[in-house]
Amino acid sequence: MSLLQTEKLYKSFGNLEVTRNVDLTVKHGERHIIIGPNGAGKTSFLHQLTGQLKPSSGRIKFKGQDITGFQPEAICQLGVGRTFQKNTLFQSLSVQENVRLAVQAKLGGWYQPLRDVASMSQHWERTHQLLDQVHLAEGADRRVSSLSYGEQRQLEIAIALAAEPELLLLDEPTSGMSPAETDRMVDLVRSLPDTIAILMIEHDMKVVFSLADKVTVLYYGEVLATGTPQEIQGNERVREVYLGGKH
Ligand SMILES: Nc1ncnc2c1ncn2[C@@H]1O[C@H](COP(=O)(O)OP(=O)(O)OP(=O)(O)O)[C@@H](O)[C@H]1O
Repeated sequence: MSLLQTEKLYKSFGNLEVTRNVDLTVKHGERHIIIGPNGAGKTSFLHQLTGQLKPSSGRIKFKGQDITGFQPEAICQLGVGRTFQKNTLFQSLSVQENVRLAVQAKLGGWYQPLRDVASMSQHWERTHQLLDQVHLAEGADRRVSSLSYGEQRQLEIAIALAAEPELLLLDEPTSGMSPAETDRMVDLVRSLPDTIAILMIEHDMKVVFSLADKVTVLYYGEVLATGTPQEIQGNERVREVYLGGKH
């Protein structure tokens, strides 16, 4: 059984069809990357998976369960994680405090005035594990506002991982990054355990071909092609409408 499966997913805004009968599957542990020209409907597709946008028709199944139309919180609890943009970080708190809050949201313990020492130390242990995973263990007491752009995006991933997702959705994790920051992000994504499947949108073809097991090309809301990076690179139609152009 696939981890995620969409069946004829369709979304329109008035006359504008942004997702046109998209069938897409993500297997357990797969690194699946969505590419396509600007306005192809990539972000809108992801927003339907997270529950931020309600599909007009079609189905979304996660671990065999129909989650179409579920609220974002419910989808997150079932194991679909995502990163938020950096303005959701608490800029005046430290790196570790930001992760700690996300860990607390997952493990509980918000309103216990006499929280026991064991659960406090469990929270810190998990916090430091996550910081290690995203290569931010050093300088964990720095304020978020002092981090570089690339580091803030690494931190967003730690926060998403705190919810212990089985599927992680990333919307252009390397956008706006310097080449060095991009390399660090690629290393980070590659180092995530294969208990976490990844579905991400990416424009940088170097990143796509170095990370993806599978690539889906969206074009005007439709799947133009799906396959291995090599298959996509060799697909004439894809080369014509996307790879052969400015990308
Ligand atoms: N809430 C909305 N209401 C109306 N139109 C929308 C809405 N959200 C997105 N669109 C339109 O849907 C189309 C697809 O947008 P979307 O952001 O999903 O594309 P994209 O492939 O992610 O593009 P990019 O690569 O530029 O981020 C665009 O024409 C966009 O203007």
